[in-house]
Amino acid sequence: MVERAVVVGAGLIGTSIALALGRGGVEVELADRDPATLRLACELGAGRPLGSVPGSGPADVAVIAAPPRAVPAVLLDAQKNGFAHVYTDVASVKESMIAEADALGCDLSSYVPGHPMGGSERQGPGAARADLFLGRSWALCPTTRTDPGALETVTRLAEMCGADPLVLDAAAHDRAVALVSHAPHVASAAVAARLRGGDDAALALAGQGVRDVTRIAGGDPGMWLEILGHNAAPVAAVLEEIAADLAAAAAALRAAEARDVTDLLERGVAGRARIPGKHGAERTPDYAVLAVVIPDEPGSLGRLFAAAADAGVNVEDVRIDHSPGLPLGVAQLSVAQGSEDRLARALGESGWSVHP
Ligand SMILES: NC(=O)c1ccc[n+]([C@@H]2O[C@H](COP(=O)([O-])OP(=O)(O)OC[C@H]3O[C@@H](n4cnc5c(N)ncnc54)[C@H](O)[C@@H]3O)[C@@H](O)[C@H]2O)c1
Ligand SMILES: O=C(O)C(=O)C[C@]1(C(=O)O)C=C[C@@H](O)C=C1
Repeated sequence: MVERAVVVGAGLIGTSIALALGRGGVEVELADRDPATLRLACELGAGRPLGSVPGSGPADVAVIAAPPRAVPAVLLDAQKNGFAHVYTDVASVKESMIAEADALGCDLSSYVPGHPMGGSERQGPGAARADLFLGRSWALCPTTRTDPGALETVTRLAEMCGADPLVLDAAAHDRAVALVSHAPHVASAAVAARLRGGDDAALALAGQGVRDVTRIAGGDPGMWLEILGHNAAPVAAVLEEIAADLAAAAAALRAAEARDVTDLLERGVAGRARIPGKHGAERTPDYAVLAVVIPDEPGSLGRLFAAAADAGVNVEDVRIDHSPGLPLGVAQLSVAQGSEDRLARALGESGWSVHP
């Protein structure tokens, strides 16, 4: 049902979708308003430039993966040019996208508004990965005018990316993501903003806790301003509740009544327990992860990769946890299941400290 796809906007999300579809045998054509971005996405194997094979006709589906402000006009242009039979977008807000698309005169019958709940604080095709959506929900918000066949096609597309499609109304979607994505982003930024004034000695003590809480604060402020502006009232409502909890906690501590914070901490534990799936799990269930201690000195990562290559094991992904000022860091190597024992043995024999 999805054999050919067009992706307009070859950034983080567009290229990740293209890579995932390509792995499933889909022929992907890409477009981006920035030629360098398009070239990089193509070089990464995400697809070929749109229009490079003349006369190929409309694709099964076109994915509009541009920033929210651009989505309605890009959708209209794509439909006018007949890029595909079915269209979807990935913007993080849905009600305003549908209203703007309608006002511009887009064909709503072939448009299935969508939002994959996988992403990253990074942008551009260089950060893209085929497994970005594995095990994540993918919201689909058909309108009363959406053709059921179009919904089926986009459902299939989400499944081919390894995601779980979830059909819901656009307003309900926007309220939900205010709670689980947009307000958390602002809260994370508020915590991270405090660090600007911290002295170097304080920041040298930064451990995994503050890294976890602030990772998403590294996202592009321009993109987030667009998202927040398109979902302002629902996000403001959640932020007001968070602010009230924080104000009450600060008042209790000022009054030397730390025990009064118990309720908030317990509600926090209960709230976190409601997040489905393995909390904090790596997004790479296909891979085994080996932790290797690396000295903080020039060339140590290069030597580690060379040792992995000598063992004949391809490193699929790497994450480095390192606190400035400490002489050691930890590299988390993701490798294909089944190759981790061989790699651990080989690295151990050449002197690396390996923690499976
Ligand atoms: N970043 C995330 O975690 C995340 C997750 C889910 C959904 N989204 C949504 O995905 C969309 C893309 O975000 P991203 O993180 O991939 O951003 P990105 O900046 O990595 O990619 C956006 C791409 O769109 C291109 N573009 C902009 N205007 C265009 C136009 N008029 N025509 C063609 N291309 C155009 C840009 O050049 C850029 O390459 C946004 O709507 C965002 O809300 C983001
Ligand atoms: O950075 C991540 O890990 C994300 O998944 C980002 C995240 C999210 O809040 O979940 C951010 C915005 C999107 O619209 C979807 C996903």
